[in-house]
Amino acid sequence: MKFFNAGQIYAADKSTIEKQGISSNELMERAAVQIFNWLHLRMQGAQVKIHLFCGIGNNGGDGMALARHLKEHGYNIEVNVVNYSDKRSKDFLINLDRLKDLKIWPNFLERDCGFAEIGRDDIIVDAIFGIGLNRNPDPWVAKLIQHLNHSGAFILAVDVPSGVFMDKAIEDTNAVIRANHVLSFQAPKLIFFLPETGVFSNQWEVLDIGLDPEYLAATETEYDLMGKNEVLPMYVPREKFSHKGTYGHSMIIGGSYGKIGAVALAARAALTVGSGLVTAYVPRCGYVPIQTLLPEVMVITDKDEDCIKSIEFDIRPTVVGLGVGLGTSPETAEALSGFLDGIESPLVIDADGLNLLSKHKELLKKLPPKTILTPHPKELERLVGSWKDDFEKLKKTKAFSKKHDVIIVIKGAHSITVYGGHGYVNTTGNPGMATAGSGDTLTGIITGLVAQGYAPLDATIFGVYLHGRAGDIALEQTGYQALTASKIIDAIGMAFIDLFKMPEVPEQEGQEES
Ligand SMILES: NC(=O)C1=CN([C@@H]2O[C@H](COP(=O)(O)OP(=O)(O)OC[C@H]3O[C@@H](n4cnc5c(N)ncnc54)[C@H](O)[C@@H]3O)[C@@H](O)[C@H]2O)[C@H](O)CC1
Ligand SMILES: [K+]
Repeated sequence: MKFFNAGQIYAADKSTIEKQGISSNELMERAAVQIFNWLHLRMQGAQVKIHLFCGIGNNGGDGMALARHLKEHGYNIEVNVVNYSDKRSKDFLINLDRLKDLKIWPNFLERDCGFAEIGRDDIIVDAIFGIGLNRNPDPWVAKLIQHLNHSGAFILAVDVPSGVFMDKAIEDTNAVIRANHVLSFQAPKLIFFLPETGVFSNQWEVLDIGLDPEYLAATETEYDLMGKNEVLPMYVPREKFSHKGTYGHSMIIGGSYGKIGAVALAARAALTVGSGLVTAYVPRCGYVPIQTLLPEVMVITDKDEDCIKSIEFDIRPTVVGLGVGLGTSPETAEALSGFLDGIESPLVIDADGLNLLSKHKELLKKLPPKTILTPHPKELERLVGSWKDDFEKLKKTKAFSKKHDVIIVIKGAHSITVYGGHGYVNTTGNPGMATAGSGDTLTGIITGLVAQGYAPLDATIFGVYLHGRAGDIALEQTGYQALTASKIIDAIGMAFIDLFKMPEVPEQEGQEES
């Protein structure tokens, strides 16, 4: 699914109005009817007090039109116009006027006015600002927003929570609605998925308002949301007449005294995701544990007992996953530098492998094209420098990706894979996955997919999805706290099977069981 920016949404509106021969007010009516239907289905006429807060632009216009439908169906409503500017939009005015026919007289809220009490059991509809917000709300509007946030009432936001910008960071977090639920038109917004802005949209849902499908299909976006439908075409089926050589040879290089488990996890994940062969390259202290833990995995050892000091072997792996549990000693850095001089295979780098790149930036020049880097936020900061907000983080990561021709996974609640100017936002995963070894597992998954012939970008996007999905499946048995990296690996098989499961169709009313 695509993430459209505000300019693209306005262009889609225009194209819809032209092609479908409707007025902008008719489009607003569609939006309002969709919200009304959503509410009506859930409330079934309940007389809970609904306080609508409407700005003076088109977001406010949606709120006004919604108020009309609610009133017509007998709901208990109160309409407030948040009069923050005298530049009222045409469609807002049309819908304000239409309220008069139903004898609805809104309260006009201005600077210095007081705000009425709102009960904890009431409902607030937030239609103050939509995607048109272009500067900080006035202090009195911020005060109103605080009043609404502190009321304890359920807040339903129209399109976006008022106060979030579509393309830049929030400056004053007190001037943003904390929405319990957001009903967003046509497509989700990127801001729902970024850590700093996502917290204002507890839950979100998309309402289809029938924007011009041709425009939406033809428009290129900077970001995409990667769900099952998007990753499924990347899946590479197993062939009948294949053998283990068909599915490549993954090599996991890493480990140091006390951190051999990281290699074991990555190697087992590579194997479980379908890599034909897996070899672990570890210091000597890793030989017995890996051989004992993983009979399917071959082991090559470094000359050193405790950490990797030279990376030399005489096999030709299809792909190398490097860095888990590796350590960052100068000797290991030297070994990495020598290894990169002769590298012939694609590369996935994680953990201390990334820290070594940050410490010795000259190594970045030696990376093969499309090397995959999987940093957590601290590792990313060491690589690309610090950022002041999520938008700058994305900008810096894109610039780094372009400069070094690398694929970067920004790990987080919604991991984002960045390649060049494009970002792919993941939909799977859960907070239980913030646990030791979860990252090592991801490294193994991506490495194992590259081994099987997935192109590096596909392997990364698909691997991030599969890792999260395996975590979600494992969660059903373990709960958040007891979810461990090993359980994620155990669920990889189910995550593959889940790719081909049809969504469950809800039983129709009156449908008989056969
Ligand atoms: N395709 C769709 O998704 C449709 C969405 N609709 C709704 O329209 C809004 C966007 O409406 P717009 O009038 O462009 O902007 P807003 O209502 O968000 O903003 C109001 C207005 O106020 C000005 N402004 C911006 N920031 C400030 C500020 N801090 N203080 C004062 N004034 C400010 C700005 O110039 C804006 O014009 C979208 O979110 C949907 O809710 C359509 O109804 C149907 C199609
Ligand atoms: K809003």
